[in-house]
Order: sequence, then C-alpha cells, then structure tokens
Amino acid sequence: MNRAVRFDDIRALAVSHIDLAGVARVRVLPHRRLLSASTHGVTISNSVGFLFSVDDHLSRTPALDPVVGDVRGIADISSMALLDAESGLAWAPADLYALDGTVHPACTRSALRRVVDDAQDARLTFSVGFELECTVFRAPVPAAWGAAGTDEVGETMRYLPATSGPASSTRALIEVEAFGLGALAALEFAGVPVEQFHPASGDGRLEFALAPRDALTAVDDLALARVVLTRVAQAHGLRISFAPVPIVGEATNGCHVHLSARREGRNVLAEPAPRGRHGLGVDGGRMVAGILDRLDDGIALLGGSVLSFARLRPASWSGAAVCWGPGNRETAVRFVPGQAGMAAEQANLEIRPADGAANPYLAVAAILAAALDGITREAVPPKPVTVDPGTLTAAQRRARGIRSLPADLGTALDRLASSGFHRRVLGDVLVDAYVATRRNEWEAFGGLAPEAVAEAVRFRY
Ligand SMILES: NC(=O)CC[C@H](N)C(=O)O
Repeated sequence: MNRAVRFDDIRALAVSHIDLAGVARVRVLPHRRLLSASTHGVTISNSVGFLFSVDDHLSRTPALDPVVGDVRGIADISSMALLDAESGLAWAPADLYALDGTVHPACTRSALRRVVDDAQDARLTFSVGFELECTVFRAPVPAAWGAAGTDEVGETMRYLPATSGPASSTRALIEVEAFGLGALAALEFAGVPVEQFHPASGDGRLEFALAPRDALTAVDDLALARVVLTRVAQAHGLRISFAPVPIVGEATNGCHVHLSARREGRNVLAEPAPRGRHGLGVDGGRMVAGILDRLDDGIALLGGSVLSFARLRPASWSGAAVCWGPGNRETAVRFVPGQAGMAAEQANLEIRPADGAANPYLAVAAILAAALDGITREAVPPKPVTVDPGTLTAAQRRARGIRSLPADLGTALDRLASSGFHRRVLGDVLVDAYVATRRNEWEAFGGLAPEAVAEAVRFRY
C-alpha cells in the first residue's frame, strides 16, 4: 500500500471485497464519504456479499438469506492505496460486518485475521508471498482464430494472446513490454512490492512474483495487484485473465503461495533437519504434514472453480500430487531450502495447487490453519518425493503414500462440506455459504466442455 497517500489526492474510493466465488466486488464512494466509508461503511446485500456465483446467479443456503438482510462493508483505510495520481481513484479492502456491529461470520478477511491471531498465540508469525500468474489478450478481433468470447453486443469475438512465446524469452517480453513496464510502475506506485516479472510458458502468460509480507498484507496486496494489472491492461487496450485455464490446451495460471513461519524472529524452515529430510527441520516437517493432511478436504478453498480442477493435472507444474519434495515442482508442497548461507531469509514452502479463482483470504486461512495445526499436534510428514510423481506407477505412488486430489469440483465440495477441521477453523456459516456458492458454479458449468467454461468465465476473475 502506498503509505504516502494524502486524503486531498483522493477523488473517489473503491471499497472492495473478494466474494465467495472469487470475484472482487466493489462500491465507489466520493471523496466526501471517505470518513464514513471507514466508520459506518457501505450497505451490501447478502447476495453481493457472499451468495453470487461467478456468473452472478444467486446461491441458496439455509446459512444466509439471499434476499432479506444486509451487511456493512467497512473500508480498512490503513490498507488503502491510491491507484494513480491523475484519476485520484483509491482502493481499500473491506471487512464485512453484520448490522449489529459484529464481524460477519462469512467475512473471509476476518477469517484470515483470526487464523493469524491463533498463530500469534502460538508465538508464530507467518510470511506469505504470491506468484501471480495471468494471461494477457489483445483487443478482441472478429476473426476466425484465437480464443472465442462474446463482446458486449453479443457478437462472437476472438481473443488473441498478447505473446506467442518462447517461455521466459526477451522476444515475448518485447511483445508486451509497454504493458509490463507500465504494470511494474503502477504496482510500485500502489505500494505493492514486486520481486520480478517475466513472460511465463504458454501464449499470453505473465508471472509477477510479489514480495513476502505478513499474511493479511500479502493477500491485500494480491487483491490490489489484480486491480492494478487489470487497469494497466485496459489502458493498453489489452484484456487480462487470472482464470486457472483461460485457454484450454495452453499452460495454466496458478497462484502459488510461498509460506514461511518465524518464531522469536527465527525462520522455522531454516532449523536443523533430521537425516533424510533434505534440510526440512522438525517444525517445518510438521507444517508440511499439516498442510498435506488437510489438502484433500480443503482443496476446494484453494481454487474452487470448475476450471481449477481442469488445471490440477500431472505434468502441468500445478502440484496436483499430494506429497512434498525439495525443489520439486510436481508436488503439492515444494520445499525451497534457499541458497547456501541464506536459508534464514529464504527458506519457504511453496503451496502450488492454489489458483486465481480462489478467494485468497480463505485459501491462505486454510493453508495457515493446516500448517499451525500440524505444528500443534506434532504431525509427521511423509517421505520426501525427489522425482516427478507422474513418472511413478500407481503401485509406486501408493507405496510412497502419494495421493491424487479430488478429480472435480463436486467431489471437492463434498469433502469440504464434511470436513470437521475446516468447519472448526472457518465456522459453519462460512463453510455452508462457500459450498453453496461454489456448488452453484458446479451445477452451471460442471457438465460443459472446458472450452465453454473458459469462454464463460475467463474475464470474470
Ligand atoms: N511457475 C510455474 O512453476 C508454473 C506454474 C503453472 N503455470 C501452474 O499452473 O501452476
């Protein structure tokens, strides 16, 4: 967040929350309402707060009434950022409150805050950094090639990816250089520290590595970064997608979560390791075990769209195998030991199955809670996997305790709905409302070909 924001520079404030479908919803207030935005907040219906699916259909759940009832979205102006000096538009994340002034049980930002507080009680501080992957398209052309879509007047248009590879090449960079440099400057202006960006593999794909921060700030930064990137794309006549599979058959978009934990200032992932653990210490192992133990039940929180499960396939670097390994990009959890002599600063765990269709507050809350739980109950991790799990036979995978994630959103939602752990951590109202919202998407899109789903949702995240 750009701390140097002066109230006089702000002309309007976009008060935004990410809903249970993973969509950023917004209310825009004029300058004179800034103070009330952060005290009384703005009125939002339960539907906009929690119950719209990705395609704006109302979800039904006994946990929340879609028609009767309001919530207040209260801007956290300590996390406010000015988006650019010319427009004077600022952005702030909202916490959602019930009308009686208590935190709403389905507020996802508050759910993350509660998990961070639990960690603090256990004398642990988590650091989180994201790899934000996206696909950038040129302005639509009514031609016979590119990914199909429909424009505002319903005409079938074609979207061409803005780069055509090769991966990590200067050539691909140059194709989107103006956008990329504009994005870098705008992210820095908004106060989102970027470590680096590069053209990723797959047409039109870019990856921005966001610097590690405390968990809540990191997720706020991610939400803000997506707003910033969308604005810069728009200013360059481009369209951007954070969907897990924007183009079927191309490389997918993940939103990997890099996680470390400090106790009394020391990175627990850099502690001395037992033999055979490739540098992963005792508490680090417990974190890994905790995350893997809850992954099958919680995977719907790490993505939760129909396309998320089209992404989670072997040989896609999406970490679809429930196991861990040092430096291994096909395991759900990659242990990153860091350079020699730099482990204290660099060692982290990368949780790869997460993607841009998630509500990132919930995804990170679920990951941190599982890691914390692993430490608390002294969970024991499985043996590390040092090969591509996709090259092992079914019997070899079984022998090593490697599981596959649920194959589709419907199955993943059943697992989440009956997960006592996630109900305890997030509360019944939040889990029930989340499952209803995502089940709505499953019912609308679960039976369609991935191409049709990509066409319907690629520009909604
Ligand atoms: N950065 C990478 O390792 C590639 C990740 C891959 N695009 C995914 O969907 O997760």
